[in-house]
Amino acid sequence: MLTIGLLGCGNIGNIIAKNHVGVEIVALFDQMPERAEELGRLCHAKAFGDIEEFLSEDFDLVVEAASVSAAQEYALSVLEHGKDLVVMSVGAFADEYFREEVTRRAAALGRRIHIPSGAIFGLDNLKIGQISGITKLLLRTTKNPRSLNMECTERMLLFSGQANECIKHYPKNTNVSVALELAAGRAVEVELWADPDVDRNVHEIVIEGDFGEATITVRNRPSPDNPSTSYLAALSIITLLKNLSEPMRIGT
Ligand SMILES: NC(=O)C1=CN([C@@H]2O[C@H](COP(=O)(O)OP(=O)(O)OC[C@H]3O[C@@H](n4cnc5c(N)ncnc54)[C@H](O)[C@@H]3O)[C@@H](O)[C@H]2O)C=CC1
Ligand SMILES: O=C([O-])CC(=O)C(=O)O
Repeated sequence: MLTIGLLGCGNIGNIIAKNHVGVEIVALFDQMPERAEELGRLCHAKAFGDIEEFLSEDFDLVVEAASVSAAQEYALSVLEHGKDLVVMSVGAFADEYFREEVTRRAAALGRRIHIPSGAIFGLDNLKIGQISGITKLLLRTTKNPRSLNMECTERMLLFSGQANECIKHYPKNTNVSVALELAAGRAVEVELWADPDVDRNVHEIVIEGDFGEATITVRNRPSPDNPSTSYLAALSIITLLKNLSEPMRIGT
């Protein structure tokens, strides 16, 4: 069975630990050691307070569910320790230089980096953008101000521009924009809205290209323990882990 180490024992880390299928969690690390220890008691895995010791433990794959800055800080080290990597905080790869460096190291070391679909649907066929023209790619994200850690009394536009800028300002809320960018191989226009009248994390994706047109609207339930993060994101990573050891691959 695939063995994993969880880097980040917050909302997603806890959901993975309680619901994982087809993998064994053996090691845990969090910048707040008490979180790793608490989760360790729950899933009978070893909690580490030191990243070097965590990465030196014997397991196959690191699942990052921490933060964009954690993914940037630890990705190369994970690969150097001979482990594959699942990155939830995909906004880390908005930095092109960093993305290329990590990809180059992974190729040289024979390691793989997996990016889950996270809080959206549609990443699979959006990858056709790498071989065929996509003329428009827009993400319109709307969340309750609570999910954005702010207050407002009416719908307001917080950001309009490119994904690689948006993620710098909203690293806890717009990782999906960078996932879209990586899948399509082109820039994504992003609008981020706060709306006190919505109780979902809503992602509207508009795609136009040689294939035709598609519009996808995902109305996600926020996770109970972290309203910034949609519950779908945690389900997506659990599914990715389950699929890793299955012989048949479904979806592009
Ligand atoms: N790709 C996608 O579609 C989505 C990605 N995300 C991202 O997934 C990540 C995890 O989300 P949640 O579990 O809801 O967040 P959370 O805030 O509930 O948990 C994150 C945990 O990671 C720990 N952490 C943060 N920085 C760290 C560091 N440098 N070193 C060690 N531990 C660190 C925190 O102490 C916390 O326990 C976030 O970056 C979030 O933005 C969330 C939703 C969708
Ligand atoms: O969970 C969501 O709805 C999206 C999210 O926070 C992100 O992309 O960072």
